[in-house]
Amino acid sequence: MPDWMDMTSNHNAPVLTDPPPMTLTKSRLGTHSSLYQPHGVVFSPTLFQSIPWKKPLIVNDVRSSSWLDAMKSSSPTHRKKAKESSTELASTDTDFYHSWMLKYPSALTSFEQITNYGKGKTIALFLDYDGTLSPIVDNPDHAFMSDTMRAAVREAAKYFPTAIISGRSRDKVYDFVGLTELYYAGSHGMDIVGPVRPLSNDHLNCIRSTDKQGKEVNLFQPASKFLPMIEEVFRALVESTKDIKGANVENNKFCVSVHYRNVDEKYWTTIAQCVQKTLEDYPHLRLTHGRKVLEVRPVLDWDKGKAVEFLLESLGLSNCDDVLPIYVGDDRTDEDAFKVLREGNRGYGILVSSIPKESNAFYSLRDTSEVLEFLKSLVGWKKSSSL
Ligand SMILES: O=P(O)(O)OC[C@H]1O[C@H](O[C@H]2O[C@H](CO)[C@@H](O)[C@H](O)[C@H]2O)[C@H](O)[C@@H](O)[C@@H]1O
Repeated sequence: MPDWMDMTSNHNAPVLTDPPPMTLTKSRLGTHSSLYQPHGVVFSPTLFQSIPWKKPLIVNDVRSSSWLDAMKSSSPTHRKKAKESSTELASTDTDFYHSWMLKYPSALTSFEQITNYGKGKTIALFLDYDGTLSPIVDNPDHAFMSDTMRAAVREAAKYFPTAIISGRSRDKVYDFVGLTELYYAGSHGMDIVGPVRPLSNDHLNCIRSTDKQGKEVNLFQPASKFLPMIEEVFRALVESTKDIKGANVENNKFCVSVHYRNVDEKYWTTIAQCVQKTLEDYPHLRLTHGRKVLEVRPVLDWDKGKAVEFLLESLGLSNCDDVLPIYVGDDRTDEDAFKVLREGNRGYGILVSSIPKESNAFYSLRDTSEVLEFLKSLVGWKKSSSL
């Protein structure tokens, strides 16, 4: 059993925990050679995470079971095969899910509790895209959301300030969602368009701009200096993975996704090695795991949690007792947002998952169809309570 499978959690249910993010660095920030720092790049000391010292990674690291376990952890094929071979296992899975739900109750069955707490408050909605609004599919370019979901999000945005926070580039996620009435944060929150409003001095990278409709907006791109580096590493990753059948490298503007969903499992170590080898030349970039994807992003103290805080401030909703932020997401990167809401006792994270996993969320929803139901219920509640 992989070491991230924690048998000691509440209710004796096995729960998947995420492996720690991989940090691909050779030396402490500031001590390594300027070889890696592109011309003109001045890294903001407040945003730039201090890179923990680590001994140089060797290629063998990716063969360690934790890498492969992490890569396998979101593998539906494994679960499906196991279920096919044992109906007993399938029913045990269901039991585990139900005991897990004692810790992360369904946001649908707990709906009254949520809305009771939301009474008299402004509910701010934050929605992840892949796996939350659109089902996970093999081809990332075909992750379309249904018209019904789009209509539900549009309706929700009429009653609640609503933002999409995605790992995809902002343009790409906007093309999928196609709703002008929302706010968008792409590249895991490193590319945010919010309403025009004076912000605290922490956000020096925030500039006035215009959106596609010509409306004046605040544009916040804390990783803008990394753009040339990300483009370079994108090209390098395309090249280094080109012979791996099924590998797909996606440019998400301030981060890069290396997909292995369509790669034969026997080559997963190879793809991990390729990525690791390429990143050895980029100590200012780090690697995290998503759903059958390795994500390369700047070593920057910025994530979806920070993006939620930024958007709340932009919307004039931070530090208010009468605001209830709700964040719905399915992936590891969404945990940063769940954590911000949980730790600040500020709102609710809702994890979308059909398998038990450890999370900072308060509630759960099983899949995108339950997300749809939740959004519709929220709108129905708001309409009836304002009659
Ligand atoms: O933050 P998100 O909006 O959830 O974006 C996270 C990544 O989502 C996409 O990849 C995932 O969905 C694909 C389509 O269903 C699937 O093929 C892939 O295996 C998943 O990892 C997107 O393509 C990535 O760029 C995002 O980082």
